[in-house]
Amino acid sequence: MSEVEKKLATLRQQINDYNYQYHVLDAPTVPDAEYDHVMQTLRQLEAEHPELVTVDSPTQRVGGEPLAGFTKVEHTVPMLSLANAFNEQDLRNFDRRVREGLAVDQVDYVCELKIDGLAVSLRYQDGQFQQGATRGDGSIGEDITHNLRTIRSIPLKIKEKQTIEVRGEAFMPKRSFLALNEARLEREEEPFANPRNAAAGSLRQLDPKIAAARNLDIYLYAVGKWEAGTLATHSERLTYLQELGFKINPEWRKCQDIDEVINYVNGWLNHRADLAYEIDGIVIKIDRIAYHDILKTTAKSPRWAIAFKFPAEEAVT
Ligand SMILES: NC(=O)c1cnc(N)c2cc(Br)sc12
Repeated sequence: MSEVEKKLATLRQQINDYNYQYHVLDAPTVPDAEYDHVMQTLRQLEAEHPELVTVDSPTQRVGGEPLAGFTKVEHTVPMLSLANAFNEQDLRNFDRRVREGLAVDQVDYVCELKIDGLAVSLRYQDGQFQQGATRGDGSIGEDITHNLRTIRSIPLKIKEKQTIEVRGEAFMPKRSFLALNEARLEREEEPFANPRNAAAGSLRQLDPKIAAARNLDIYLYAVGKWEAGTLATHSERLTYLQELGFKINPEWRKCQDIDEVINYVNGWLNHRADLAYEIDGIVIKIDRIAYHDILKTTAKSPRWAIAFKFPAEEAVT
């Protein structure tokens, strides 16, 4: 490796580390001026050696020309939708069906905030971000790699050379939504109705420069296709995704029975306003993966998970 290639690799790693600390851990270690200086140094050195620019360089997050259209992507592992629960009795009925179906008395659940955004799937090949797609109809989505690359909490390279597909929710934080609508109103443009529509509208743009300017973010919460997958529980998978460098929502909790689940749900019902992003409920999953394989799915949703839906929140203004 030449001295220039070593210098480029060092600068890229430095920017990737800064991005991870700022956008994934929400814990920047250097002032913005230092980040800008290193990024400018990297751009300058790549401009002097264009033949050494790599697709995973942080300077390549925002692509060049707008796409002519979207290509279709098949989800080899379908992206399922969730059955809904609207009250405590629905949750107790779900728990009873689960324990009867498994012929067990006790089941560990994992509760997670249901992020109100756009479900996406990210595919990594040997640790490199290859392709990202919308959920679409669950089997066929649209390739939006060019827009997902602009989200700085999505790593272009993960910490192991894994070939793995991960699923999550891309979203627009409330603060970014308010600023975007203020700017749109000033330009006499139609404001977005809610952060979810704003995120979806941003990710469906053909020009990546538009998505890059929308301050989108993401939380990952599931694994799709993963040949080497061996972890026995969903909670272990969340921890592993975090170790790979993915952004995991920190509010997830393991619950040992439906009473604990109901307490968690009621706790968040009245604290949504405290969050920097919108949620529309709580997702409850059986923790043990072997139980997922026993209960399987109905035509469109898993029997081993359910979404508790919150009443519609008053608009973010
Ligand atoms: N943590 C999760 O599983 C989760 C969070 N937020 C969401 N909007 C969804 C949707 C499905 Br389907 S799962 C899920």
